[in-house]
Amino acid sequence: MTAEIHRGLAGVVADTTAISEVVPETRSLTYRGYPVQELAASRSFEEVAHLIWYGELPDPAQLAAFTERERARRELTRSTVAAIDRVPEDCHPMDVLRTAVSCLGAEDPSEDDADRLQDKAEALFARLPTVIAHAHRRRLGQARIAPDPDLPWAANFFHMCFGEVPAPEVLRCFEVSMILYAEHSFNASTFTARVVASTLSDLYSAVTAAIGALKGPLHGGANEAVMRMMLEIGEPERAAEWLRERLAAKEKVMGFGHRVYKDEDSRVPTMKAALTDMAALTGGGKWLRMYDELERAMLDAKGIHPNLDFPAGPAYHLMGFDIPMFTPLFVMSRITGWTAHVIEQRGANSLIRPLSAYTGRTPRPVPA
Ligand SMILES: CC(=O)SCCNC(=O)CCNC(=O)[C@H](O)C(C)(C)COP(=O)(O)OP(=O)(O)OC[C@H]1O[C@@H](n2cnc3c(N)ncnc32)[C@H](O)[C@@H]1OP(=O)(O)O
Ligand SMILES: O=C([O-])CC(=O)C(=O)O
Repeated sequence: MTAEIHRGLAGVVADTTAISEVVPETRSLTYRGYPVQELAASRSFEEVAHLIWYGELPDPAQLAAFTERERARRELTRSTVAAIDRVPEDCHPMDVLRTAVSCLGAEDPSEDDADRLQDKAEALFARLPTVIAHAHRRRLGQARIAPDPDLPWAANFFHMCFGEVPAPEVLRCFEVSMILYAEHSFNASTFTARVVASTLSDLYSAVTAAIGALKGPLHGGANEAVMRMMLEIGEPERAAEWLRERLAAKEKVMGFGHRVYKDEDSRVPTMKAALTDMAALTGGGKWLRMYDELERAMLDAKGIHPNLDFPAGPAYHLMGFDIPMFTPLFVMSRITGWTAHVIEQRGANSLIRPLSAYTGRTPRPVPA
C-alpha cells in the first residue's frame, strides 16, 4: 500500500471544533468567536474560562454563581496533599502536578456524564492553583499557605505562592498571560487529551496525559527554556552573537517558531505589551532589550518569529516566579482549553486511531 505520510500530522485536519479558531493568515485567534486580544483587554480569567466551557461570556448572575463555586472548591484533601508531599522535594513542579491530578482522579471516580465532566473541569480550575502554589513553596522549604476564599482566582494564587497579593498592574499582566494561554485548538497537549478522551477514559487521565505532553520543550516547556537562555546570555549586547552561534551549531532557539503560525503568533503583541508593563514596573528593561535583540537577530538569520512562550518567560520572571514554575502556570490556564476539548470530544466521540505505514522487515519465520 502506498500512503501519503503526514509526519507530525502536519497539515492534517483531524476533526472539527467550536471552541477556538487559529487563522495564521490573519494572525488571529478567537475563543468562541471573540478575538483573544479583546478578551485580554477587558475580561477576567474567570469570565474567559466560563466562555471557553459554556460558549458565552457570563452575565453578572452567572459570574457570581461561578465565582462562588470556584472559591468554595480550592482546598485539597489531606490525601492529595500527602501524595504531593511524597514526591521528591526537588522534582519538577510539572511532575508534582501530574501526580496530583492522578490523585484527584483517584478521589473522584464518578461516571463522566456531561454534567459531571463540566463539574470536574470546574474543580480542576479551582484546585490546580492550590497544587501549584504548594509545589512552589515546598521546593523552597516553605510552609503551605491555605487558599483565601475572599480573593479572586489570580490574587488568591499569588497569596498562596508568596503570602501577599501584588499590585493590580502585576495581577493584570498575569491575567493577560492566563487568557492568552487558555486555548489554542489542536495543539499537542490538547490533542493528547482528546486522544485519551476518545477511548472513553476519564477526564483526569486525559488531563494527566496532557500535562505530560505540555512539559516538553517543543511545547509548553519552552517558556522555561526561554528564561534559562536569557539568563545564560546575561547581557542584551551578547544576544545577537549568542543566537548566531546556536544557529551555526544547528540548535533550536526556544521561544521561536510555530507549527501553525509561520508569520507572527497572534498572541505575541499582547503578551509583549504585558512584558513591557512588567519591565517598567520592576526595572526589568534589560530583558526587554534582550528580547528585541534576539527577535531581530532571529528574523535576520532565519525569518522565524517569536511564539507566546518568548514574552511569557521573562514576564513570569519579573513577576517573581522561579523558572520551574513557568510551565505549571501554563497548565493553570490551559486546563480550561483541555477540559473543554475533552467535553467536546465526548459529545461526538470517535476513537482517534490513525494508520501507519510499515517500514520494518518483510515477514520471516521465527528461527527454530
Ligand atoms: C505555546 C507553544 O507550545 S509554542 C511552541 C513552543 N516551542 C518552542 O518554542 C520550541 C522551538 N520551536 C520549535 O522547535 C519549532 O518551531 C516547533 C516545534 C514549535 C514547530 O516546528 P515545526 O512546524 O515542526 O517546524 P520544524 O521544527 O520542522 O522547523 C522548520 C524549519 O525551521 C527551523 N526552526 C523552527 N523553529 C526553530 C527554532 N526555534 N530555532 C531554530 N530553527 C527553527 C527548523 O530548524 C527547520 O529548518 P530547516 O527546514 O532548515 O531544517
Ligand atoms: O498550537 C500549538 O501548536 C502550540 C501553541 O501555541 C499552544 O498550544 O498554545
